[in-house]
Amino acid sequence: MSLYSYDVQIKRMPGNEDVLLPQKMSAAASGYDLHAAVSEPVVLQPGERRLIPTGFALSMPPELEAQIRPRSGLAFKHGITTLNSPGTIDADYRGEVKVLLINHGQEPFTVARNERIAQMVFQLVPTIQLSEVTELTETERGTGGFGHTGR
Ligand SMILES: O=c1ccn([C@H]2C[C@H](O)[C@@H](COP(=O)(O)OP(=O)(O)OP(=O)(O)O)O2)c(=O)[nH]1
Ligand SMILES: [Mg+2]
Repeated sequence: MSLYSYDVQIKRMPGNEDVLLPQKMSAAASGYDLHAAVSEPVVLQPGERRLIPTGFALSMPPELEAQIRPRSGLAFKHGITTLNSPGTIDADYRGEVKVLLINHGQEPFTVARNERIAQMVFQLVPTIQLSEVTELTETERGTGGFGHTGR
């Protein structure tokens, strides 16, 4: 049991009573698998991207966000991933959660209704006071980046 516990509400979009709600596939899985709410099978051609509905919307406290991440099995076996990975679900978004899938594989890939297409991980979002300054604190790294420590 985690130290943190939050109530999150989920609402089905109309006409999706048969679509499985997000589901953890093992007791301590970090992600809830998301099911496709497509009305009929959708074929993703190689290189094609599609916004796939999930059939639900969320309400969560502002301390949270949800990230939409690929399923590694689909990526490994079929080259199917989420293009905007990780997708960001803002705490104040009340629209249908959607998954932006892209087929990076060589073969057409068919998404059927209720197929598990991605996973959703809830994350804590800290409260930040972003303030403009003219000088930043000094560090050993300084402005070095993008591989300056070597390969
Ligand atoms: O994979 C995703 C990514 C986003 N969204 C929804 C929820 C999110 O809160 C909203 C906006 O997403 P984001 O901020 O990534 O997109 P944007 O291009 O900045 O759109 P906006 O101007 O609406 O913020 O779209 C999804 O359903 N799935
Ligand atoms: Mg945005």
